[in-house]
Amino acid sequence: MGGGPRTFPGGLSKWQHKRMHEKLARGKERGLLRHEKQLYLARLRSEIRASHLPGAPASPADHAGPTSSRAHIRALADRFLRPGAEDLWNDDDGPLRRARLPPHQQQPARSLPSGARMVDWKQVESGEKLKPPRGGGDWKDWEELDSGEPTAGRGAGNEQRLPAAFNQRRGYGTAAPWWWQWSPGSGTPSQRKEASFGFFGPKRCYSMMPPCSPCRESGAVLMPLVARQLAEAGDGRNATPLALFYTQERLYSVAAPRRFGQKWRPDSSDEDEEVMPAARDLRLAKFVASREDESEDDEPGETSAIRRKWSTAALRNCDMKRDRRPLKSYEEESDDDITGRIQELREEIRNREVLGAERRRYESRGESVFTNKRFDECGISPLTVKALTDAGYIQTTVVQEAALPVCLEGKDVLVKAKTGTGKSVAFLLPAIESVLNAMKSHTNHRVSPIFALVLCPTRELAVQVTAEANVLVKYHHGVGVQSLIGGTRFKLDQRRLESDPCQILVATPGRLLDHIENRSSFSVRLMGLKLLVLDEADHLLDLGFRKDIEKIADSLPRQRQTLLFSATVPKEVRRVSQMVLNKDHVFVDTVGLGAVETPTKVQQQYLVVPHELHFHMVHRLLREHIDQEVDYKVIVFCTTAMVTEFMYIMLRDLKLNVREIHSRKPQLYRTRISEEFRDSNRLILVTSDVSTRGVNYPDVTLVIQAGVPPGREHYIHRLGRTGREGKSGKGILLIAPWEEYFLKEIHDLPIQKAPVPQIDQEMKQKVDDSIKIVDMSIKEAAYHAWLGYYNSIADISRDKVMLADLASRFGVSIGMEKPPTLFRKTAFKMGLKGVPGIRIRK
Ligand SMILES: Nc1ncnc2c1ncn2[C@@H]1O[C@H](COP(=O)(O)OP(=O)(O)OP(=O)(O)O)[C@@H](O)[C@H]1O
Repeated sequence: MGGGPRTFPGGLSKWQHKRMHEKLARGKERGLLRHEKQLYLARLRSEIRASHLPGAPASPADHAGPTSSRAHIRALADRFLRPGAEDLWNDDDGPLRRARLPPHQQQPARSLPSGARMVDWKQVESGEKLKPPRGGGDWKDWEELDSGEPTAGRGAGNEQRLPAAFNQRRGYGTAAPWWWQWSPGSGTPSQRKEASFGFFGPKRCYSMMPPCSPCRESGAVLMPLVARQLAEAGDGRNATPLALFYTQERLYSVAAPRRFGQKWRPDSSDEDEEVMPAARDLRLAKFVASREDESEDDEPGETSAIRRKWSTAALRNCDMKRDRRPLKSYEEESDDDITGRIQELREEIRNREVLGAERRRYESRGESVFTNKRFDECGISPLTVKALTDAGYIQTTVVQEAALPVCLEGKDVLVKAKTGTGKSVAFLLPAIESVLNAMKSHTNHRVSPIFALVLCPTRELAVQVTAEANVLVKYHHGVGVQSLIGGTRFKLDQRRLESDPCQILVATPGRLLDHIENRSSFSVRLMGLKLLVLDEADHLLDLGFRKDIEKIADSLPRQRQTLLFSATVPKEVRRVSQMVLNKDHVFVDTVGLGAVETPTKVQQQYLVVPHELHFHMVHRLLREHIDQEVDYKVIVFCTTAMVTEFMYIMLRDLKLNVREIHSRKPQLYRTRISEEFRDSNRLILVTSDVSTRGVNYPDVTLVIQAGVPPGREHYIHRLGRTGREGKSGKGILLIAPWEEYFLKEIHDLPIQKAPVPQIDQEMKQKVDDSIKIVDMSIKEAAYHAWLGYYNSIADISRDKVMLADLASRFGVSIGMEKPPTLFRKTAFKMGLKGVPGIRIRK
């Protein structure tokens, strides 16, 4: 594929060279991890020593602050001990062994953190050697424990027993770690004390968060509608996780966090599922964590020996590892209470009817994205309101009305709202408010901390959000907004960050990580962070970005507010959103129950055309649209960057006013074209997935998607480039007969089959001629990219012979008599070696 030299320094082949670099990168990462583990242990030791010094602080609160050693230990512990962190461990850490718990601790009378046991403080204070636990138990396996002085309850005659850990081999005693009482949330001291065996790791610490009731959380702002109906439906206990709120003309739901002791089910993105937890469990059982897991969450100190593993690795008794959570399959779900389930399903149907009636009433009002609420009624700074007014923003949109109150309260929020409804302003306003609040208390810094961080999946989106934020902070002197995106010079970024004010940073994950990993002064600035926003959150939490986001989240203070925004929130994303959101987060859904996720004023059609005619058909559709719309503005989405390039050259040759943006173009070019397209009419933009999400080009009249998108979410976001701010628009999906399988994924959207327009012979000939002039190297690259794209789609790649045949036909359609060759290794990696129709490079 692609260009580039075939041999590399040292006579290495491309693949050897690549492997060598991968190996080096792995080695570097291992080194970093080793270093961090050592640091963790060292920190732990010094903390223990410090706690034994005279005049040691009496309570953990004395060490508060994001850069304190305790915060550091906590962060490190989080990183290494979190469920799923097994990936961070390597062979050097020693074999994993399942803990053999001493029998007397298998059911502790009082909840203890794992690895801890009751210690008699008198025994510890007298310096007496600790005896192995009564009832047996193996010290070797059970490297335990000892002591530190409890911050509360120590003193003469006090018999209180505290959880402790002792490292026999090293001969020092630790324990009752200072954060045994530490709580990131609020709660009464007694609650904390009871529930806070926060022994390394957020899970336990979070589990002591105080209960919060939906009514108390949000009821003051909005009027609960369904909560009452559900309560009437009979099961008050199950009815709490969701309240549907109805204000004046708007209908949206706010899923309040679970009540205490009631586990939030991350897999439930559907509103209906929130309404009927039991029914939801029935349908989505495969995502629900095991029962042991639940009990562990709800009973913070209980040892769940079944899944916990210990190792003899460097962290000794601290390096607790966990198995991956076994996922329950649908079949495993117990069916012993069929009658109860039927009853619950009946209730669900009844509730749906009620909600359906509300929805019809709401929709009958006609869909406007704007509400009657003005920004000056939202409790934001008057200077921000002034800037909003200058920009022409007077009334809030639906998502702004719904999300602002909750975000301004300081809660973690997950927001779902349709494309083009003003989500950027909805998260930028809370960001600005939190910066203003933070600046009041941070006046003496030479370089101000970064108080708000907005993460965007693409560079274009980051640039756009930065521009929007700059408009909003216009009157806040001293508040600076900067962007950090790939494709620019690292050193320049660094200089700009140091010289210009930057309290709000808008970044793409890759470049941000570069700065975090390479500039310690930058990481220090992030330690003051108050608010983190993930725009297009579902995409950022997707597999491609997840590791980066995890690393970024690890380097941010835990005491922060996190906001997630997207037009699509698949179930899987709700599950992994826990990675960054706290447990008591609020889910604001302005799309509504059972409503379509696409803008209602966008007409959606699909055309089924043989693949050979796709380029001709795109040309035909564009010509037709240009004839109909004087001020046309069209986006054509292609499957890959190289196919985009091919399409662009062909359309340009056909004398259409066309521009291209894709990942193969330099960043400056991308930014320039993006700005040009934003400000112009009578222009066609041919683009790949880099423009799928978030980018706001006003007044786009038509979106054509040529070829099947990678998934439902992509379809919705691409379509969302038209019909913004409640305007009308049109979307056409162009697929080949063998791509019709995709229609199943969007069957609930209002998309209709359109009759296939005729392509006359003269027009066909013109297109064929334009195809001929495209350079052969671009055609070859387009063929390779096409093959790679469809090979990554499971529905198509299953039948490799068919895929190779389709690829050959695609090759013919772009003017290649014979398909180009593939490198042997590439073919092997793609599973195409030996497949008829695939030619291998000799
Ligand atoms: N309150 C408002 N009044 C008028 N215009 C607004 C208001 N809020 C946002 N807009 C405008 O609406 C348009 C769409 O906003 P934005 O790009 O934030 O949408 P979005 O919901 O983030 O879309 P996407 O899901 O595609 O990212 C922008 O042009 C923005 O300037």
